[in-house]
Amino acid sequence: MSTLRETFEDVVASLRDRPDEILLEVGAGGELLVARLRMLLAGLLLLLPLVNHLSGGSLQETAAGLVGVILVLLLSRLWLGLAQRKRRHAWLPTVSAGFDITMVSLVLALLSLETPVATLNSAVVWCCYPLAIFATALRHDLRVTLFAGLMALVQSALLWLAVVQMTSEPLVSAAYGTVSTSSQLQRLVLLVAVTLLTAVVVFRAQRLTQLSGTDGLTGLPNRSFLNTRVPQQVAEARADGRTLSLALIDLDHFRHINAELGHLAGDRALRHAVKVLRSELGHQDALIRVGGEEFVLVLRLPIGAAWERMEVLRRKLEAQPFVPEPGVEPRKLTLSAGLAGCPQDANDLSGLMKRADQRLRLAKDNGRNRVVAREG
Ligand SMILES: Nc1nc2c(ncn2[C@@H]2O[C@H](COP(=O)(O)OP(=O)(O)OP(=O)(O)O)[C@@H](O)[C@H]2O)c(=O)[nH]1
Repeated sequence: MSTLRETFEDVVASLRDRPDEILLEVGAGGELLVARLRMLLAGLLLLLPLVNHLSGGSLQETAAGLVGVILVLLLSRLWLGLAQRKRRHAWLPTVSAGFDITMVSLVLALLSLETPVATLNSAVVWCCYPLAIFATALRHDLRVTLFAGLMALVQSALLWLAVVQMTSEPLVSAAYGTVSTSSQLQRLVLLVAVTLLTAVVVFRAQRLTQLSGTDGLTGLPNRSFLNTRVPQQVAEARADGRTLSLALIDLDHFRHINAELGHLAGDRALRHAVKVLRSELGHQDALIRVGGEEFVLVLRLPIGAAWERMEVLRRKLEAQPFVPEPGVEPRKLTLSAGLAGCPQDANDLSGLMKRADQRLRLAKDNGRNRVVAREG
């Protein structure tokens, strides 16, 4: 259970840092879902001009409604196309959430053509604000939720101000009731409450997503990351004609560490090894813990350059022994690794893993503490 201070620090980190690969992946799926729902709703809106026409509405009104709905449909199609693209646009969730809120404000503003009271007192259209804010939860990004909430607040306050400024007669209507300051303030408070509630849901979902894709001992991405994200990285590299290498890394004789120093010291030794490896890796290089003392490293490099990089890591680990406790003699840790390259060795994750595993076996059989990138 985390303390209030830790939770606060986590929230600040969520607002400050770019979501990690796992969250971006989940968020991109959520964006696609929202884009599909938006298309469906925009399709249903087509019924409104039809109903207006059948119930005896003027041709002018029906035509104006039809033009508006077709515009929304076209824009929704554009968002869907962008959400379906393989290459993610970092701005898409924020801009599309802003679009949803602005569409609600636009419809509320259009209602003033009927009566200005409708702009401020319509319950059905106004409820689309909370719905659009709730929908941001699917994007898994706290900043998008807060942005959407803030936009809804500012736009509805501006609409209130505009209607009050532009209307001279009392704001009363038989269909929509009376506009009062307290009811308008209550709506603003409700928007704040919905935004905060959604932000809490997003924060919890972010934590759970991170936990499910993260190894608790080392903080590295885990096997579920390997199975969900890496195939996509391989596919993207192939589509772009880029080379990519995968290294399967295994710490040598780790059983002896556990046997001689105990399991807890073994855990610390694992964390030490990860710290040393990570200190040499860049933001783009994904180091993944796939098993006990087994790791996968995905490098956006051709296999020759990846071998050189792995050699640097191997020597660095060898040069920085693990100190079990102050005063206890340091223990040298070494690693063996097998490398496989895309496209020459395989074109998918399982092929690359298979080939890297064969080469890792060679590295072990040939005396350990080495990196093997080809047979013979
Ligand atoms: N302390 C600790 N030990 C672990 C953890 N996961 C796996 N291990 C240990 O890592 C050891 C792996 O042993 P093996 O795969 O048999 O091989 P090895 O002793 O490393 O020898 P080679 O791989 O052949 O060089 C086992 O003793 C596991 O108990 C962990 O999370 N913490």
